[in-house]
Amino acid sequence: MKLAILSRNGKLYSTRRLVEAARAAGHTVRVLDPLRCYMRIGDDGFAMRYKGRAIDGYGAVIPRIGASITRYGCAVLRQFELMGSHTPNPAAAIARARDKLACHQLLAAQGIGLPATVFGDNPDDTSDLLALLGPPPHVVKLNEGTQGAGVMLTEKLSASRGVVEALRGLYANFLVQEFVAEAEGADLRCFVVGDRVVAAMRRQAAAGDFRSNLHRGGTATAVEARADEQAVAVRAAQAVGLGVAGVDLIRSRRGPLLLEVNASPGLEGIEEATGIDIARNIVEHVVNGAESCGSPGAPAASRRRRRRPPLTGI
Ligand SMILES: Nc1ncnc2c1ncn2[C@@H]1O[C@H](COP(=O)(O)OP(=O)(O)OP(=O)(O)O)[C@@H](O)[C@H]1O
Ligand SMILES: [Mg+2]
Ligand SMILES: [Mg+2]
Repeated sequence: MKLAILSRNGKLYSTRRLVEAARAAGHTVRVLDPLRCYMRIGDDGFAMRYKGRAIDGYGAVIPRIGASITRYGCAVLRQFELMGSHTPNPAAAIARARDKLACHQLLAAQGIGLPATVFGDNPDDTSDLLALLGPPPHVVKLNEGTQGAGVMLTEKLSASRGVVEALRGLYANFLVQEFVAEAEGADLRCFVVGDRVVAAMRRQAAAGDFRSNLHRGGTATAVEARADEQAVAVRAAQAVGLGVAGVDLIRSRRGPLLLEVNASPGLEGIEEATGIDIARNIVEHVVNGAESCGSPGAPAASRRRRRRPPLTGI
């Protein structure tokens, strides 16, 4: 099958691993920089081009769209979808995952456990908003932060109020959460592919930090996620609409609590920690998905069963 990996940089570990896994399975694969894909859309049809040449016939697309290019990257991915390519992570699901608040609203409504979370707009409501959350410590998060940047611990109410005021002054979107102290600076990254957790690692924050992100100096150890944790991770990824997701959970006295669902989870830390070939799992999942929906580039028999993607939502 002809596969595309949407990634800004073919040298990145995750991109390289996906290319290797696709080639090892006998597929043709190309890394396309989403910012070099451009398109013509009209009621007479679509055309997408890359560096002057037509983009055509990709059976599946594996998106690796960074947070800084979510909007354009998702527009390109949506176009692939409309042209019939299969993707494990549709553009709408990636956009949803990038909005922590939207995800929390959606997942809480499905009964998935998460740290109590508040958000509000007007400064006149701040005291009551924080009272709704309960006493500090609190965790204040930028709505669209990644790699632990923009996640702050406030130990006193005056600090929570000060940080909230400062973020409002910067027109930043944020949310405030209860601090789950018993996690002791650890979280659990569950790597979901399809309907299972293919690998999991426990990340422990560096001394003096509460954020366990590897980019913030955290360390990773391979673990087997418990059955209840695996079930929450898979349900969360499916609720957001992602076939490939890095689901972060925190272990609390009241069970696993969901921190976030990442749409482009890195492979390096978790493949290193667990020794599991996650790239191969992803490629297999994507190719199976493309074959069962009969996208272009899939075998002819399955192409006959092709379901046309809806033309609404451009
Ligand atoms: N409510 C909380 N209570 C305790 N610790 C927390 C809480 N929220 C976040 N943390 C810690 O901070 C880390 C970063 O938080 P979160 O995953 O929400 O942010 P992020 O910047 O999106 O990270 P990522 O790089 O995984 O996308 C978590 O992995 C966890 O260790
Ligand atoms: Mg994140
Ligand atoms: Mg996280």
